[in-house]
Amino acid sequence: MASASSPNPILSPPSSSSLSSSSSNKSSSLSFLNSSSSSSFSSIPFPKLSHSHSNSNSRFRSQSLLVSNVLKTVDSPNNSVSKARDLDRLASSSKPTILVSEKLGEAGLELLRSFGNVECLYDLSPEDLCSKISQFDALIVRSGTKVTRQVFEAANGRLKVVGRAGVGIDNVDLQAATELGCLVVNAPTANTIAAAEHAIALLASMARNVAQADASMKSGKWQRGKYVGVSLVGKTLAVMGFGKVGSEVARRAKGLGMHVISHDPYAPADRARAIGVDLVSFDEAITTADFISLHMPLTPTTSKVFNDDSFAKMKKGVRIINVARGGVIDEDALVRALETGVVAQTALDVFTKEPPAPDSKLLQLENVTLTPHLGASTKEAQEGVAVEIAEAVVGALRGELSATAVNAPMVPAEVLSELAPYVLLAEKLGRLAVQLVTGGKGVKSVKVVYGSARDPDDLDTRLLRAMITKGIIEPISNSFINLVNADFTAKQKGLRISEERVLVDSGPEYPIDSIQVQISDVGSKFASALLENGNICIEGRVKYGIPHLTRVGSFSVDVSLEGNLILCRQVDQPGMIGRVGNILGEHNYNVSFMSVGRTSKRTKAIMAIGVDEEPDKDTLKIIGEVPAIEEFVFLKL
Ligand SMILES: NC(=O)c1ccc[n+]([C@@H]2O[C@H](COP(=O)([O-])OP(=O)(O)OC[C@H]3O[C@@H](n4cnc5c(N)ncnc54)[C@H](O)[C@@H]3O)[C@@H](O)[C@H]2O)c1
Ligand SMILES: O=C(O)[C@H](O)COP(=O)(O)O
Repeated sequence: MASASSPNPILSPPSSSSLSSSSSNKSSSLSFLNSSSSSSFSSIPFPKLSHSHSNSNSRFRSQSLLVSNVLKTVDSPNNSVSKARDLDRLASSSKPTILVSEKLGEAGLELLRSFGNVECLYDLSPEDLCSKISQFDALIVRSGTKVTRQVFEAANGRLKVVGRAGVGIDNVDLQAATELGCLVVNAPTANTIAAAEHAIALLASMARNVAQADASMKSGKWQRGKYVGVSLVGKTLAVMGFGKVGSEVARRAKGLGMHVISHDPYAPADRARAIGVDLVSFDEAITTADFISLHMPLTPTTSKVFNDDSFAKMKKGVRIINVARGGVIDEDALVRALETGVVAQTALDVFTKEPPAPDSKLLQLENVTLTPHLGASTKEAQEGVAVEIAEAVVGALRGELSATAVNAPMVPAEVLSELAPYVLLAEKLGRLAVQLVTGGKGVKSVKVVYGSARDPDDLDTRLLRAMITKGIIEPISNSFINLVNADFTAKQKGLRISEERVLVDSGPEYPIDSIQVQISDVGSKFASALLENGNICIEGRVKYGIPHLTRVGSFSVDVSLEGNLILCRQVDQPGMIGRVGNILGEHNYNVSFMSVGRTSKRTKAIMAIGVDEEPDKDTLKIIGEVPAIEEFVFLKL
């Protein structure tokens, strides 16, 4: 019996793909797909600093349009500026104002100063930050500043962008930022090596008791017997989170002769294999490792994922390094595991509360090595991060797309309003298509075909492509995907999206007639969704403002995309709709719509059935046992 409640992960390796377009007799490629303006990650307009203030500021005033939650437009900067009441020395200038609340590298500050008025105010209390924030268009922080909902609210509509000079954005209330129309950008690459090197430094110094022996000698002792360490060579290191930092840690640990395994539900297996690392389950990683190094983000799913239960499964005497986020460990449970010897030693750079409370047990135990969140603190990383974030913030203030935006997209208002009805359709088609995929290969190649009467030059599909990407990737990752980061994320996941425009006679007043999503080189858990060329194919249209599914493989259907969907392929014969409808009704599931599509009479047909709730396994099993039903799949919308 087919079921699609958890779609397959995208397992393809990062590739240097640029989004390509293919053409057929009937279709013509969108011209912008081949131009340098918008078709691929490398062509996302990346902020370029202008040293002409008058130029940049007039662009700043005229171009920026922040869009919250993809569709909700917010005040233009002009309106926001006029609303800000507390205009001081900075705000009286026409230049954008930028508050830097933590130490930032000089090169980044210079870039910022070439564009706006920059104020560096370090160590602001939360209250001071709230009282000042409405005077600024941008705020740049590191991990020490909590950018809470109160801060966004106190900004009174003025704050347009928060730049996080680093990776982790767990100190920024993204939901509040998005709701209040404030873009958040980060600097995800410049401190990767610094963090990886710090993890290796902690790994080696912990294994050899460097910090403890140093403290002992400085207190006048010579304790050679007490500080006998353990060797790294031949030991198993589990890298939890095989992203940028994790993979660099793995690479370095291999160089130290360690056997490296990794757990990361979203990492491409071949990228891991390429550096000699096996991707394993969470349990296998923690039960077999001698050393465990943490490199996952802090999210609701990773919060306290290292707890009493997980420590109980670990090898007695395991050693743990955390350079990710304190919150992924239940610190009380860690103290218990250290005290009982389950965890022999730990080395921590990050803490649930920073700095930790003075009476924290972690500060007292000798088998704990501590550093005060120094992972990113090298001269090189800080200069790099400062430039990376300055470029992103300036670009955002100019209204340009940023590859490192983490919440809201920026799109021209006219494009947004015209495409709004198709945005939901695009996301749902992506979400449906990925649920039809089966097998271990993962999704690498997606083709989107837009039926449109428009000239390709008049069709801006970036938003739709982003929403299709979001639909495909978000169900299988914890990435937050939007217009700005969709191409970036797709590229990171090794997903190539090509686009095609097929000319249709629908009238140029409508930008889009239909959207078709095809996934190639994968198996399908619903064979009828496959075209002759082996691609999974679904197509949708907007009808009276509502997204509809209008094609599955080569079968025409017509169902509104609301609630959940059951697709059945059956022998075309009377009574099938009633039969399945009855089964659902008997089990108290409400059918919202049904549609049957067939290629020819009395052969094969597809039935699409909308249901409000997800039917339980037994009900689905009974449907699957109806003799005329040859295959079926349940899809969540
Ligand atoms: N201590 C420091 O100064 C410092 C410096 C840089 C980064 N960091 C932190 O390190 C972490 C990793 O940074 P990065 O740049 O490598 O980020 P990244 O996004 O490149 O990698 C994170 C990886 O974690 C994986 N992941 C997500 N959920 C997971 C789960 N439940 N189990 C296992 N893996 C999971 C993701 O798939 C991804 O591959 C972040 O929390 C970041 O804030 C700390
Ligand atoms: O997530 C990060 O980038 C690191 O934790 C670095 O934080 P920092 O900028 O406060 O050093």
